[in-house]
Amino acid sequence: MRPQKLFTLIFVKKNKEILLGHKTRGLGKGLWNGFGGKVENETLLNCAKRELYEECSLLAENLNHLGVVKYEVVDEDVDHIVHVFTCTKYTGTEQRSEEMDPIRWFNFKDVPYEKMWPCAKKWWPYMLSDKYFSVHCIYNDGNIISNNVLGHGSINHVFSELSL
Ligand SMILES: Nc1[nH]c(=O)nc2c1ncn2[C@H]1C[C@H](O)[C@@H](COP(=O)(O)OP(=O)(O)OP(=O)(O)O)O1
Repeated sequence: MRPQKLFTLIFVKKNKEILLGHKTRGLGKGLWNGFGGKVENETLLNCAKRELYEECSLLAENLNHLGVVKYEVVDEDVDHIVHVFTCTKYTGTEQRSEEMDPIRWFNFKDVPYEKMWPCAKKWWPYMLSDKYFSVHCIYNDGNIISNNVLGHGSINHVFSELSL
């Protein structure tokens, strides 16, 4: 198996709106995305909670593990495995951070796909409608050369599909 780097990515939802942040640095700089980051010496859930709090000051009270996106870049030897969660219960008031500035709520109908990672458009419909999914996306020079998105009946099917 190729070496893998683990990430979490969290989407907060409220009344058909989704909270996104404009990334100020690092991977995805200048794009709108959910909150998240690298898994350190911790569980996936703890990473998701920590990153959500660090990046927008919300404390998750529920986290639903909906899917996994596997990103492979031609000529790079490490794959990115991004575990996607949604959160519908939380405490606190959302606030911008050094890494996510500004942050704002978008109606599901007004998601700014043209200012997001190119493959988001393919799997967001699953995430927005709370369906389990797996994605294997291969990039070359910033362009998608293969993007396989599948819907599943449970999170276990997601893991077996991506051989995780
Ligand atoms: N190709 C990709 N498409 C996508 O939609 N999200 C991606 C992605 N590759 C990584 N991500 C997500 C995972 C994670 O939520 C975020 C990247 O996290 P970062 O690299 O910013 O991690 P950290 O917040 O740990 O970084 P630092 O705090 O700068 O060390 O983008």
